[in-house]
Amino acid sequence: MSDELELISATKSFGGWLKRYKHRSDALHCDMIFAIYLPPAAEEKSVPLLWWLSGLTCTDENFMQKAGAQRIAAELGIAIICPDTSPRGTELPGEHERYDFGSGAGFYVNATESPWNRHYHMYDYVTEELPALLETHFPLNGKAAISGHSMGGHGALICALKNPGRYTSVSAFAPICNPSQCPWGEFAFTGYLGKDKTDWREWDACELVKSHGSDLALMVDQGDADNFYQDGQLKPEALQAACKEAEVPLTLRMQPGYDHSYFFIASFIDNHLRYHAHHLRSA
Ligand SMILES: N[C@@H](CCC(=O)N[C@@H](CS)C(=O)NCC(=O)O)C(=O)O
Repeated sequence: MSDELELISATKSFGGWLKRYKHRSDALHCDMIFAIYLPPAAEEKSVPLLWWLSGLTCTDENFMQKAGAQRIAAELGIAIICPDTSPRGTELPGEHERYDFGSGAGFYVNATESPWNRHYHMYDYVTEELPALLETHFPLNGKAAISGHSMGGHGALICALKNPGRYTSVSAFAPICNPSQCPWGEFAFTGYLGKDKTDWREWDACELVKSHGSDLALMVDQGDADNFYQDGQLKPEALQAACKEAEVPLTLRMQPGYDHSYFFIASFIDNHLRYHAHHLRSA
C-alpha cells in the first residue's frame, strides 16, 4: 500500500485544522482526495474519529463547507474524516453521464461488474485502505463512529452492520435505506453488482439487518418534506420494518418540514456529534 500523503490545503477552524490530502489509492487504482478535521485537542493527544460518508454528487468538500460541524467537533475533541464519494480521474464509458451512477456515486460497495470492478471498490476504500492510512498519519486513538447522508447514510449503515465491533455508534441523515427496492439503488446495483438480486443482499441495510442483526442501535433523522423521501428513494419505513423483525433498536426521527439538503444536516449535526461523542467516550 502506498502511504504517502500530499497536503493540498490546511485551514485553521475553531482552533483546529481542516486539512485536505491527495494520495494514491490501491483499492481504487486512482488518486484520491480526502478531508480531515483535527480538533485542537489533537495537538496534545490522540482523539477519536467520526467517519462522514457523503451523498450523490458530493466530494470531500460538501460536508466540511456546509454542515457546520467544526465548532462542536472542536469542543468535543473529535476528528472528522470525509472521503470522496467515488473513484476520480478515471474515464470509464458513461462514468460521468449521470449524477446517480459512476463518478460522485460509488454507493460504498465493491463493484463486481466490468468495467466498474477495477476502480469502484469504495467499501474496501473506506473500511480498509483509508483507516490504515489515517492510523499511520494522524493522532487517532483507534475509536471510531460513523455517519453519513443519503447514499452515504446508507454507506454508514452498511459499514456498521458488516463490521460488528468496529464502530462505537452509527447514525444517518436521510439514508437510502433499502437500495434494492428504489430507483437509485436498483440502477446503481445493477451496474455495479449485476442483475442477480441475491448478490445485492450483502449491500442493502434492510437485508443486512434481517440476516445479521446489529450490535449497535441505529439512529436516523429524516425530513418529511424531503422530495427524495416523497419519491420513494429513501424508504425509512422499510428499515423500520426490518429492525422490528430483527429486534434491532432503531431511533427514527421524522423531522417535520425539513428537506434533503445540507440545511437539514446543519440543523441536526450537533445532536449527532454529541451522540457519537457519548459513545466514543464510553467505549
Ligand atoms: N443533483 C441531484 C441531487 C443530488 C443531491 O441532492 N445530492 C445530495 C446528496 S443525495 C447532496 O448532498 N448534494 C450536494 C450538496 O447539497 O452540497 C439533483 O439535482 O436531483
